[in-house]
Formats: sequence, structure tokens, C-alpha cells
Amino acid sequence: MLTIGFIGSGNMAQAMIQGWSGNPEVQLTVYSPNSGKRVAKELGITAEDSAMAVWLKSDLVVLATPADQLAATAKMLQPAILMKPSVIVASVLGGISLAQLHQALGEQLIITRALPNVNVGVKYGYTALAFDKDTNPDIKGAVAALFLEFGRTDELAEEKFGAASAVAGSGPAFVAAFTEALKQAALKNGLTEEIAARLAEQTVAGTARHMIEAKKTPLTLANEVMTPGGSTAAGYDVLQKGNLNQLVLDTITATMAKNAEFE
Ligand SMILES: NC(=O)C1=CN([C@@H]2O[C@H](COP(=O)(O)OP(=O)(O)OC[C@H]3O[C@@H](n4cnc5c(N)ncnc54)[C@H](OP(=O)(O)O)[C@@H]3O)[C@@H](O)[C@H]2O)C=CC1
Ligand SMILES: O=C(O)[C@@H]1CCC=N1
Repeated sequence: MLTIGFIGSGNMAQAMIQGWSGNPEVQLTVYSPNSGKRVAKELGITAEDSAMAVWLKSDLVVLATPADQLAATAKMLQPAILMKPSVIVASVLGGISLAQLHQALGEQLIITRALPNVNVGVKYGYTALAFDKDTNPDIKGAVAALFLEFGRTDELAEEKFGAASAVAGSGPAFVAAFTEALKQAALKNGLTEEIAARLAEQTVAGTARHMIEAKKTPLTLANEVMTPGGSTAAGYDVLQKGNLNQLVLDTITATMAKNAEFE
């Protein structure tokens, strides 16, 4: 049995707990100062009274607090780290590098930097992973296998994490915004709230599944839908004239700039 402990029980931690909760080989526990016990009860896992208790019970500890809480977390954990330095750390703290993590927690620890997105909660996530250079290949494989359980993963150089965070980490919010825009357009054109939501969600979900399962690029799929001279082409033209690509690029640039503030 592998025990995974969470420090922080917010949206990202909850998604990861949901993603791993069906695994009979994994036991999950959490500490979070205000919401830890409530979240543990809701998700059917155990809660601890301190970050130290989580560390001492765990084989792998996921740091899932806001990035600016790293120093406070490290302070709470120092005695436990000295008592049990074998614990593997997986940090999902946005913008915090492996070097910063080692500086705060200890140079001797085994640390993985992970950048999952909330879709891990429905086992359709994406996680970028970075390991210390000297990480034992068996440990690397075991950690990667855990993240593979709830979606796709890539091992990425840390300098690519800003882009990965903006596109894949924040991406669900941007895709959700586009989905909401589709829904609003359906509402404006007389569909009911319930039907508008279904049309928008199912279309976004189905389009993603179609591209993945049929191995089609986005443009291939778009061209299949666009009958020459037909109605989709008329709408697509509006997206292009509105410079959708530039708008999305500006969105990712602003997201990356904010993320870099923590570095
Ligand atoms: N949300 C996302 O999609 C993604 C988030 N991330 C990263 O995950 C991290 C968490 O984000 P997210 O879950 O969205 O944030 P939330 O605000 O939803 O949750 C933050 C959690 O951290 C807890 N917390 C705050 N301070 C401490 C502390 N000193 N010790 C222990 N727990 C603490 C809070 O506790 P309490 O509730 O008890 O007050 C809360 O449960 C961030 O670093 C973010 O960059 C990375 C990828 C994607
Ligand atoms: O918004 C944030 O800061 C975090 C990082 C990636 C997704 N959520």
C-alpha cells in the first residue's frame, strides 16, 4: 500500500484525490488548516491535524498550497523532514522550480515538480513532470505511473513549465470560457438554459474526443466540418477576422507573465 499525503485541500488537491481515489493500492490523507477535515469527509479519505502528521504517515507528499505558502509549509515540515527524509515530494506549486523547492525543503530530498490540470479529477488530465537530474529511474517510473493513472503526461524541461502551465494548467478555464460563450450564443438564439448547456458541453467534449481518438489535428477536423461555401465557413471567417489566434496568444502570454512572478 502506498500512502499519498496532501498539504492543502483546494481545487487541485481535490482533483488529484478524486483521480487517485479508485486505486486500491493507494491510501490518501490530507492536512489543510481550514478545509482539510471537510474535504476529507466529502472525498472519503482521512484527515490529519498537521502537515507533520501527513508527512510522517506518507510515502509521497503532494504540496498543493498557493505558491506563496512554500516557506510556511517548509517551516511546518522541517522536524518531520529530519525524522523521515525518505518521503518523496511532488509539488504542484505554480511557478516554483525544483531549485526553489530544494532550497526551502532540503537539498537531500527527492522532489518531483508536477503541473497537473483539474481534469485529472475525471481521469482525463494532463500533467507535465520534471525530476531532479539524479532521480533513480525506478522512482521516476513509479511517480510517472501515478500521474499516468489520471491522464496524459510528459517529462518536460523546467523552462517549458510556464508554457505548459498556461496552456494545460490554466487551459481548462479558457476552454470553459469558450464553452460558456457557445452556450450564451445558444441562449441568445432562443434555446433553453438546459439545452444550451448540453449543446455547448457535448460539442466541446465530443470535439476533443474526436481529435484524440481519430488522431486528427484541429485544422483537419475544422476542415471536415466546413463544407465549402457553407454555413460553418461563414462563421469560421468571423473567428479569423476577429483574430482568434492572436487573442489566445495574448491570453497565454498574460498567464505566463503572471506565473513567472513566483520564479
Ligand atoms: N487549480 C488548478 O487548476 C491548478 C493549480 N495548481 C497549483 O496548485 C496550487 C493550489 O492551487 P488551488 O488548489 O487552485 O488553490 P486553492 O485556493 O483552491 O487551494 C489552496 C489550498 O491550500 C491550503 N493552504 C493555504 N495555506 C496553507 C498552509 N500554509 N498550509 C497548508 N495548507 C494551506 C488552503 O487551505 P484551507 O482551505 O484549509 O484554508 C487550500 O485548501 C497552487 O500552487 C497552484 O499554482 C497547479 C496546476 C493547476
Ligand atoms: O491559476 C493558477 O495560478 C493555477 C496555475 C495553473 C492553473 N491554476
